[in-house]
Amino acid sequence: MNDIRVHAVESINLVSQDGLEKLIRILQSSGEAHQVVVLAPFTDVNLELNNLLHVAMQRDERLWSMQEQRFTRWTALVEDLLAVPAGTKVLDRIKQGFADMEDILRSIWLVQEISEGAKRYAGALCDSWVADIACHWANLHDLSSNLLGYADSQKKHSVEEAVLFVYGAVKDGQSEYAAASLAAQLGAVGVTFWNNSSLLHNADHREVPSALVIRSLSYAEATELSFFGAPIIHSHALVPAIAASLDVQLRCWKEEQDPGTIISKHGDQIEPNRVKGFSIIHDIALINVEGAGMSGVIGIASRLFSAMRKASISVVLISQASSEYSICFAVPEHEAERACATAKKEFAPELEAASIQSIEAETGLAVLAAVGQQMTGQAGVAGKFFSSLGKAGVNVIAIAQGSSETNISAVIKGSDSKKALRALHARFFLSKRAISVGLLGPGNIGGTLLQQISKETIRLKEQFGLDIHIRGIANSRKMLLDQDGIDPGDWKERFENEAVELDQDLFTRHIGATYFPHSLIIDCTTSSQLAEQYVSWLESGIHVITPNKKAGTAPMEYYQRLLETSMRTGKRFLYETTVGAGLPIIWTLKDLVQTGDTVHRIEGIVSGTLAWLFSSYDGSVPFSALVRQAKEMGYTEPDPRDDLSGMDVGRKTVILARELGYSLEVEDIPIQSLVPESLDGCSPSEFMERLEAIDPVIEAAYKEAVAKGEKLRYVGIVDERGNCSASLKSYASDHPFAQASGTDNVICFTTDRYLSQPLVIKGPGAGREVTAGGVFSDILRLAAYLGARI
Ligand SMILES: NC(=O)c1ccc[n+]([C@@H]2O[C@H](COP(=O)([O-])OP(=O)(O)OC[C@H]3O[C@@H](n4cnc5c(N)ncnc54)[C@H](O)[C@@H]3O)[C@@H](O)[C@H]2O)c1
Ligand SMILES: N[C@@H](CCO)C(=O)O
Ligand code: NA
Repeated sequence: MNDIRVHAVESINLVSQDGLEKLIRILQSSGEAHQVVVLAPFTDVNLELNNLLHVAMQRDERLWSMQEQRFTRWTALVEDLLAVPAGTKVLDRIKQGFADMEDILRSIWLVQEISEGAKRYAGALCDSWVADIACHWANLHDLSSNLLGYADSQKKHSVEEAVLFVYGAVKDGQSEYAAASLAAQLGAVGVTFWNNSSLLHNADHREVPSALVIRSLSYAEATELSFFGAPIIHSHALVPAIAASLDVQLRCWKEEQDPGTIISKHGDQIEPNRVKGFSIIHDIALINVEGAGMSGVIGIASRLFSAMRKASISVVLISQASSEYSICFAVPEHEAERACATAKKEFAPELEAASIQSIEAETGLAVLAAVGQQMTGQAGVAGKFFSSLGKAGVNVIAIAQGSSETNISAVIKGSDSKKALRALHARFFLSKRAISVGLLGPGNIGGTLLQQISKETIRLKEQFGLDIHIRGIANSRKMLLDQDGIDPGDWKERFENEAVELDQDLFTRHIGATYFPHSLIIDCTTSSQLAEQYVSWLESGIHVITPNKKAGTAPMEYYQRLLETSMRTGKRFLYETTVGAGLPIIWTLKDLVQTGDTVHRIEGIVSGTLAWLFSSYDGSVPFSALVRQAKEMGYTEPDPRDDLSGMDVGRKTVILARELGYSLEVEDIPIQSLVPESLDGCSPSEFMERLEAIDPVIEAAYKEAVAKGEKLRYVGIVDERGNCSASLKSYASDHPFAQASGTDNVICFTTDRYLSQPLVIKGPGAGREVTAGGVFSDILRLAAYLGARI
């Protein structure tokens, strides 16, 4: 076999330095020793040429200046691209070509008619210049090359040079057919069809952004997909390739590195997916022929379809009920009226006799097809197909399955087609652990979480099959939604440019899209109003993860409803970071309780901010300056008064107490505030400006503690009876609390099992990295529930 590959380059601009360089790269990296490049007329050149011929036909005086401009452009191009000796030869040919062109234009001018021959000649001339330039360029780049007119190439049975450029008289769109025929004739190993729009996806990637590239197809699958409107496969171009059993590659010029799709004899057996892709034909009408008198009558269908054939109406799909009471068939919408009229004419006698009652067209439809040879005999594929449509709320109007079983088709409303495609794609191609994620509050924690996810996405997908799609991000004013997923590594720029006004309902519906296997909202705000929605999110099938303490400290009635809803729906509510940030506090406590230990007392430093402030403060720097620093470092609540008022500690102790089964409200527990009354009512920004007012209070407390040889620590307590409190205390320097430094939280659990020696958890309890990390581990915990082996 000859070591030859034939390439068809369709609608690709080769006459530029970029284009030529890319061509050489591609040819050099192709494995075969000989390459044939069949050039298709480059559309722009073509358009310009057509225009010129028309101007000549209209005897428009501008013709000659146009022709001169063209000449200048071509010569400039050649001078730019090619070095002197080669360039001069090409230039000479172009000059000669322009002289010939002038003769042609003159004759058109004279006879005021553009003959097919003139058109072909002029077209081939332009192609030959492109081929000439490309050929010389290749020679300059160490690829021995030659060029040949298409007609001459028909006599060839071998290729000597590294690259052979074939040009001329191939109509736009037919270079692929020509390339495949030539490949068959040359006994090539394969043919590559280059296009300039896209790779072949398993669903239209403009409608299903998460669609994947199909890597292999059999001839039958490819033909079927092309029939169902898949772009970039031209079934007529496959014919010579199929006859010669050639491998056909579909590649995209814009994605030079991607190997694209291979169509081959046994291409259906390479990929494990039984369904290879989904395709849609838009603008379809369904013609319904109905009547009791048709039942059992031989020849109705044959009369109907031969009438359609005679009227040259292409029938896209046929479906007949086994009762034979009705036949319906799909035609392109613009043929609907004619198809109805044709059928009515054919069956005029039957209509008269009322053995056929009605012939009617329903418009605004689409045909959706699943294609895959390995669907054959596979029970369940059709079931999965139709149940996915049903779940997505897509009404199926008619069904047909080709007897080859290479496709299953459904007629649906045109307006449902996007929804249907997405539902099918998710069900058949997305991993079972694909999660549609919405992030509310991309601030300190939310923003850092996105960074962390961005670094791990690929590993999580490869290692655990966990497929995180961040499909929405919103702050208090704006939101950014994306069908497929927002790249968490570069969300900021998109958010700035594309975000629209926040619509919370729309956000929730978008994240909860039924065609994703799982949905999750991560609430990284401090909003109570959002916390009030958790129940409804869980009800609509969305899991919830949050570092926001508002739900855990909401009125008991709501809190209990939240837990009950989570239990009942099986949707998770995870909130480890509401206490001790990333430290495993909540889960430790749950484990103790669930394994039958009795917890007597919890006592701890649970505010990272206050821990850092009191371990840093030594009277040398004002306390207020330290608060500003803590905010800067991302330790504090968005409004630091939540920390300084003790509220944050109060909330955390309530969350812990509720975990032990106690019923209590934050309002009912004693909380010592460090915020001077004078700063209570002001706005957060005014508070930050007037922060110095806090300094004397702290200084006094500090001095008192120092006098006793003790250290100030703000602690939360849940006592033996479930009473909670939050207050500033001082501890002797050998006490574990006194020894904590930085943002360290220290939490002591005194239980039956840990009685004389309490169980202590200690470590950084605030900050962007540790908290976001804690939220991330809640995501992985959720994934484990969903079946990931993490
Ligand atoms: N900072 C920490 O160390 C830490 C530790 C544990 C828990 N938390 C909790 O994490 C949460 C976030 O803290 P942060 O420091 O990232 O705050 P932040 O102020 O940096 O970010 C909050 C974000 O929420 C957005 N937001 C507010 N209301 C909203 C609404 N109704 N809808 C949508 N977005 C809204 C804001 O626009 C902002 O983007 C808080 O609940 C906090 O208690 C923080
Ligand atoms: N502001 C809180 C964040 C952790 O919940 C703290 O300092 O502990
Ligand atoms: Na925690």
